[in-house]
Amino acid sequence: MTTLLPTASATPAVEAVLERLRLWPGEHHIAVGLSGGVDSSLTAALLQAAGWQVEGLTLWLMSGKGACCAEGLVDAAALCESLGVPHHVVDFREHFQAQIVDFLVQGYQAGVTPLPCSRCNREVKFGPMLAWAEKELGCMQLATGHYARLRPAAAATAGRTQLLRGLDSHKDQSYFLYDLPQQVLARLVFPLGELNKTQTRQEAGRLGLRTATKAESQDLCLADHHGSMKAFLDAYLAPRQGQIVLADGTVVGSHDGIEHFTIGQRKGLGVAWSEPLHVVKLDGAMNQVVVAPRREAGRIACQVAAINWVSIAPPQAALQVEVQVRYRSAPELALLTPISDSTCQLQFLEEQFSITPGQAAVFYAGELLLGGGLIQRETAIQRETD
Ligand SMILES: Nc1ncnc2c1ncn2[C@@H]1O[C@H](COP(=O)(O)OP(=O)(O)OP(=O)(O)O)[C@@H](O)[C@H]1O
Repeated sequence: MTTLLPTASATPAVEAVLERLRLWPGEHHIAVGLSGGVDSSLTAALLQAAGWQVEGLTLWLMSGKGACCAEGLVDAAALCESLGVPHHVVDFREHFQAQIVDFLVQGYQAGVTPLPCSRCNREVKFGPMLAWAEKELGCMQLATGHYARLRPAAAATAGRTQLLRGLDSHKDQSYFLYDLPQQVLARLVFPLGELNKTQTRQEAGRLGLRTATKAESQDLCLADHHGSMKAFLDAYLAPRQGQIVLADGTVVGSHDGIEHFTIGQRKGLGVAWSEPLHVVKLDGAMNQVVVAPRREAGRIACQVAAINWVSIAPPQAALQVEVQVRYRSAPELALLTPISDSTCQLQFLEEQFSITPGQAAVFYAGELLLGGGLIQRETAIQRETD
């Protein structure tokens, strides 16, 4: 076993993380999901430093899609070698294709904008990966390099494992974790939730991890070399020419695939009009992109289904929440009125321009992630401003 020789002492922030890990509930035998990036590398190193028995685990998700996956496998293997821990590589390509790639392509074809990351977390990383670790390694716990925080179940949390935003607001990934069930959350550890990215890189550098200065991966991990969604979809969908229309059917332009547009989009429409136009609807059946001037493009309400309540039990009465409708969008105030335990309507305080069917609406109370669900295609609710 090679022992890493730190060059100076850890910062107080890292010491606090190590202390929390030493006190964390569970057997302290843990699988660590390793992508080969700096975040998961440091996750493994911190757990080991806190005395946990670490098993490196890398899912092989895609073949023939660029060098990033291959590089990741090599970097993860090298990290495990330097830490002196086992490294397991599991072939999940078929599962990933069915659960994520096909789901994405079909969704875009139908005019919704699917959210691959939260689904990947639920259907790939934290479902099957956890099950594999339990069956093959006897590990009941799993750690990843996500920037989010967990509060273990206790009387003060009404017996629920609660999910909180990562302290680093730029890196906070709680939005993508809203769909994890309680029995999964109870088995997870996110050591980086209390750190910011700079601290992560500093500590990785201090420990001599080879990934300390590795470039950040891009938002989309599916395409060649982490390319754009357009490049990814173009590889799967043939161009399908169609019309760009106003709500009254007036044709204002043409497109080569509705999947290249997103709700709220204003730039790059290729339409010359007397005033700026926003995309308000992607109509899969008609193969049309529907646009509207800004005064008609906002929505004040939407319905959300398939809700997963995380930090609180399903509410029985209306409550005020902060809602994020995109990973990078600012939280917006809304009144959440439950329709059932898994559906609700959201009435926003101010008009919204990027409410997108298929994306997640995630509800927060400050740093606490209350729950979230999928924005529905049509709303039965009338705009109050009409
Ligand atoms: N192929 C994989 N196999 C196992 N675990 C993975 C894999 N891809 C990602 N993960 C886990 O999920 C976490 C978040 O994934 P994401 O793609 O957001 O990576 P990231 O933020 O770029 O982190 P990293 O620096 O570790 O690559 C990673 O830190 C890692 O723990």
